[in-house]
Order: sequence, then C-alpha cells, then structure tokens
Amino acid sequence: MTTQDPYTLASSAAEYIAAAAGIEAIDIALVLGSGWKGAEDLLGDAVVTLPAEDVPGFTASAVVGHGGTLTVRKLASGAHALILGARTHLYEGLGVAAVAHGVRTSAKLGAKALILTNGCGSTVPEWGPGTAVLLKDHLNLTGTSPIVGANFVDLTDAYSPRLREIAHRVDPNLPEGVYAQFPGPHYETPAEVKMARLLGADLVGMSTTLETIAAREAGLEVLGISLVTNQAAGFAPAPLSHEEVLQAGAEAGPRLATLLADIVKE
Ligand SMILES: Nc1nc2[nH]c(I)nc2c(=O)[nH]1
Repeated sequence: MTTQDPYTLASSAAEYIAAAAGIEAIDIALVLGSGWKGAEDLLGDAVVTLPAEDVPGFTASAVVGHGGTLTVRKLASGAHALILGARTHLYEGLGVAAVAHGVRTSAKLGAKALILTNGCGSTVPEWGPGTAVLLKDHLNLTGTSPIVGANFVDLTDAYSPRLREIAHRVDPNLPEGVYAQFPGPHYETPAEVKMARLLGADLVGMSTTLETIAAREAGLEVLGISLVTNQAAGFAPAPLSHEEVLQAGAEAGPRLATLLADIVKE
C-alpha cells in the first residue's frame, strides 16, 4: 500500500523512466491487458525496457499473464509510447492509488492519449470469445475512485469520440459497448451478470474504469478496447476458467496487435 502522495510518486516514476529512456516526454501510453501482449512487438522499436519493480511506485503484477515490465518504444511516426505491461488490479489489494499509478505516471511523462485494453466477459451472445469491442462508456461498480477530495471530474465523453472515430476508420466493423468493472477477483454470479446487463453493461471485467477516471482527471484522451475472452457467467456454457481467458487472448493476439498498431499509426 503506497503512502506517498500519488502525484509526487508519479512524478518520480516519470523522471526515472525519462532518464532511463533518454527522452524528455512521451506522446501516448498503452496498457496491454489479457490477450493484448502480442501488440507490443508491432509498435515501433523498443528504446528501453524496465522491470516494473525498479520504477518508483510500480510492482510486477502478481497475476499470471499480466507481465511485469514498462517499455518505452519509438513508433514509426517518431512519437514515443510507454507500454504499461504491469497493470495493478484493485483485487491485488495494493490500494486504488496503485491502480491509477501507471496512468498518472504517463500523464506526468507528457502523454496526451491513453489506450486501455483488457480482457473481459460478454453479456452479448453475438460477442463471443475473440471479439474486440470499443468502449463507449463504463459502469464503475467498484464503489471507489482514484480521486480523493472535492475534485469533481466530469466523465462525459470519458471514451474519446475522436479516438473512437479513428479506430472505426481502421476497422469499421468494431462494435461499441459499455464496460462494467467489478472489484473481483471472483467472477460474477449469473445473477450479478444479469444485473449488470439490466444496468446497461455489455462487458464485465475487473479493470479499466478506475484507470479511465484517473486519466480524465489528468486530462488524457482515452480509448478503451476490450477483448472478449469468455461469455460471462450464466451466458457461458461451462464454468469460467483463467486458462480459457489466456487461450482466447493468445488466439486473438495477431489480429489485435495489427488493430492496435494501425490505430496508433493514425
Ligand atoms: N469480472 C469479470 N472479469 C473478467 N475478466 C475476464 I478476461 N473475464 C471476466 C469475466 O467474465 N468477468
């Protein structure tokens, strides 16, 4: 549980990364969630790769398949990107500031845009495993916020219409949906998935919404893209398993990598 002021810690992390990469600033940051790892190699050339635990405020994710490095990459366009390969989930118990740390560090590094990817469950029968969905809005069902104090951040258009339009230029067939974040780490009961559906959620996961809130507080444009790895409980023909999640991600990897690289190029 970090006790240092989150914004000061983010500045320390940003200074560390900028020095290690020999750059002044980055233009964009990406969080690669379950199934999106393969995209990194298509995103320009690595400038520096840092073990998460060496960077102030970061920890190597304890979750299998969630990596543990931060990489600065130089894109074909000449822009610099920070790949946050060490997402902290709320269910890891490190506190909500730790969940938002990567986003805040990216903002302190000068990023203007953030691409959040994740793996999730689907409450839409037509959206089976392997479906990529653009986020158009979210339901934060965690009961918390990364923001402390009377800072009433507006979340209208939290998922940038401009960036979604770019994504649709790259792939006009990308569906759009509403993502609900549950605290986890347990999966939802069938009744909870039905509740989420009734509340307007198309997708259910355990990440993203708190990161988006922190990004909007910092003034970053956000693009959220989910990879459906499973039908949510009650919609799935069999009990959920983390192995199924990783398998669906691995299979969709190459297609997602191309999509993400093409969006970043725009
Ligand atoms: N809450 C929740 N999170 C998930 N993450 C993945 I990957 N699949 C799911 C799911 O079905 N529910």
